Amino acid sequence: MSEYRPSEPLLTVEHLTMRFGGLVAVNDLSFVAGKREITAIIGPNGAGKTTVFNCLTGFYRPSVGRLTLHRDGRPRYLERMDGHKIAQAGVARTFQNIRLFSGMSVLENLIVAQHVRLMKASRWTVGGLLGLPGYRRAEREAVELARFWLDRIGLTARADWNAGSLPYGDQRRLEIARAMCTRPVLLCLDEPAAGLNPKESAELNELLLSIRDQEGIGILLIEHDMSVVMEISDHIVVLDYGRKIADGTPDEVRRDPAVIRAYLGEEEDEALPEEVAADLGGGPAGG
Ligand SMILES: Nc1ncnc2c1ncn2[C@@H]1O[C@H](COP(=O)(O)OP(=O)(O)OP(=O)(O)O)[C@@H](O)[C@H]1O
Repeated sequence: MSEYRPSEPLLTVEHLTMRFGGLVAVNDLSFVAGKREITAIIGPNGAGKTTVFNCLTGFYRPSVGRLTLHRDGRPRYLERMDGHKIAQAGVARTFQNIRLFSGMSVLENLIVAQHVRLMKASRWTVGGLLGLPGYRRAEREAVELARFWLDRIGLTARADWNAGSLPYGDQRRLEIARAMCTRPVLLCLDEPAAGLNPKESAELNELLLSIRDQEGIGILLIEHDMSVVMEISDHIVVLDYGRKIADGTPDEVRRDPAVIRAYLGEEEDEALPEEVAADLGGGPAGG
């Protein structure tokens, strides 16, 4: 199997294995995700995609493997850190199910995301909160960053709305903005297009491409919507039963017989779901 090598590595996953009792959810997975690239992790249900995210973000401690974030010319070994340290190292994530503070305003959601930076500026004292000039500056910067992201996601006019009352597509974009307010170098998105209509899905694609191009960070994407994956990914890693079965560009992956088999099953006459067929090119000779 050929392996994709980005020009500027941001995350190196080596021999990642996660066992739950007798079940091996992720089995000896290695790949490299690049800076300024969108790397998609795809695969059928239960392939192990979310488990990879959970290992990367400290929800699970991997049974085996090394997860290296390359930042400022220095390796950071994520498998040794807890979730808090991983977030500080620059990894942010969103979840399959939206997890906004629904009773808080849109703007407040973006400011709360920056609480660690704010508390640092207060030097963790109430005196700091009340008086230190450094804290006031940090507070101003937090509001500025929140306003910047509100504008990027087109929600400035709804800054005072309760997050829970926003339309679904806006909530999805707000989650991404909230993750960006933590100033990550690696943004992990778990099915960001789930439940979106075609217009919202196109807006999401634009937002993710603009984050890649303008913020210069790396994006790791789990997504079932193949139109999103094939349109915006620079690099795709395909899992099946916890193992990597393909690792390449969208063009390489859509023609890969092992990928087509994983989606199609072994039965030749089994129907490929329409959207998958369209995006995988309809079969080994398609494209
Ligand atoms: N905490 C856990 N305890 C036991 N088994 C788990 C746990 N988390 C995941 N699994 C199992 O690991 C396997 C991989 O699950 P995972 O959620 O990572 O797959 P996925 O590719 O993200 O699936 P989907 O596309 O349906 O979200 C599944 O068999 C799942 O049941």
